[in-house]
Amino acid sequence: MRVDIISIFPDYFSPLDLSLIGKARGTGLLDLSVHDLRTWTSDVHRTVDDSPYGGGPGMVMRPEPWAAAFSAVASPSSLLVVPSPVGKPFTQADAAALAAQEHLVFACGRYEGIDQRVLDSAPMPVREVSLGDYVLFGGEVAVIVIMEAITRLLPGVLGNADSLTEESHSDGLLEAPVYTKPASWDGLDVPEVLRSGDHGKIARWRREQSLLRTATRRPDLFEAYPPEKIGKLDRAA
Ligand SMILES: CC(C)N1CCN(Cc2ccc(Cn3ccc4ccc(-c5n[nH]c(N)c5C#N)cc43)cc2)CC1
Repeated sequence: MRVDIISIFPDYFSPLDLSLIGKARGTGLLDLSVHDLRTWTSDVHRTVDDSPYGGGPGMVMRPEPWAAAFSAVASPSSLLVVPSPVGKPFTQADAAALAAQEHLVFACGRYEGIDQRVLDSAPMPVREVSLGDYVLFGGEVAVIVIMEAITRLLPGVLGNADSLTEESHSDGLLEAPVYTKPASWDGLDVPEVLRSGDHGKIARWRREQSLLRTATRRPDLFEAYPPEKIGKLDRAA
């Protein structure tokens, strides 16, 4: 997968040199480039913003540098992803869809946002996404989060692909609690069933915990979960 990130704060992305994303870049699973938007400015002050038409607080990002940046990085298989407070809520399903793309271009806005004509005239399909109902300073942190969610799904990045099948949001439910040694700690014991060695019993316990957690913490997910899947898997497990 090829990814180009465009930002006025390219140093924000040094975390993407670390851990499993850094390893994916090193092994060629992920071809990631970060670009400074000011590369595509033409004035001595390298201006990227100006005051908003119609008045209002703050500044808006000018269209010219973005258009020049897109021309430099876009290809026929590119998809433009723009984090925004008014974007579609980003979900695990969106992460899976983006992980299947050949080339992603991320536009990191700042100030009060990017001139709308940049999105309207982009030379590639556009996906405006939001991380959640709170307001950030810009798109950079959102891109780091989205890049983690995508990279985990790339074949070969996670040593144990099984991790992806039972984790939260992969099957529409929150995952069950996890435990490790010691068996007793701080006066608390690991649930006996997890130490029983009975894999059918363990699967049923985890399923029940997953349903209970989802029903109590995320009623929205629980309501959307197909009732027939609850009954069938309980019997199967
Ligand atoms: C009512 C109310 C929902 N409105 C909100 C937006 N307010 C204006 C306003 C204020 C600040 C910024 C800063 N900013 C610049 C580019 C940019 C990209 C993403 C995000 C961002 N924020 N939150 C997310 N989940 C995001 C994502 N993904 C924020 C960004 C941009 C825009 C106006 C009030």
